[in-house]
Amino acid sequence: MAGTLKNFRSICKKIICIGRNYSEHASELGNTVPTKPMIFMKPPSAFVAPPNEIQIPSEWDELHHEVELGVIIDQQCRNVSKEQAEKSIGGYCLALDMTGRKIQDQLKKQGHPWLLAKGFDTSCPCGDFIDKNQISLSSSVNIWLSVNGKMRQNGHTRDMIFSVPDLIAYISKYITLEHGDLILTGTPAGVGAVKRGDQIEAGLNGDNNLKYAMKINVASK
Ligand SMILES: CC(=O)CC(=O)C(=O)O
Ligand SMILES: [Mg+2]
Repeated sequence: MAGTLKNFRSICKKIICIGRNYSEHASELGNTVPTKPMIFMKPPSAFVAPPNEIQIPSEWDELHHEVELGVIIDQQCRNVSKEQAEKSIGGYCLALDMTGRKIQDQLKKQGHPWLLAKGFDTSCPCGDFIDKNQISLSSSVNIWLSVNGKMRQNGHTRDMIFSVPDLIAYISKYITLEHGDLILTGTPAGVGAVKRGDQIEAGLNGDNNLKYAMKINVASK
């Protein structure tokens, strides 16, 4: 079963995203720090992987970048404890939660869902599958992102408000998680704009000398 997770992008049924899971990021956007995980979704049509490019929808002028640790589910789970949650993890990936921030702000003011701002095509660039044995949940993973060679985000998963097992246990109370589903665990501080033609580089450094990096361009038209 685990082998097929290498193709998680083609088998994934749900991309579940966590918002405001790093207090510094919640504060930089003027949001309160949540007392329970804040959840939204992207459709699987949001996936993109290099050498394909991120497309800014034609009537928008920019997007915000958010680098995140992605968690890929192996075993189906429903209403699991934190201990069982750990067993349901099949692997990880480097993920970007590309966001139409201006449209998100308008939607928030109207009390409408964020789907357009977060779920447009190419809003979820992802790197390759990383086996679960390469990241220990007791360690902290460094996630970083630069735009045109300038570092914008450089955070550590130890600063997450809700840990990966907390998130899986919480989500699975309400939504059955299935083989291939992806959870984006929230972004650290430093989010900012990218424009057409920008070059994004992002990476993940873990224990056991794990180093993963990915370059992805924002389409120039
Ligand atoms: C305010 C947001 O867009 C929430 C989000 O996606 C996050 O990672 O935090
Ligand atoms: Mg995010």
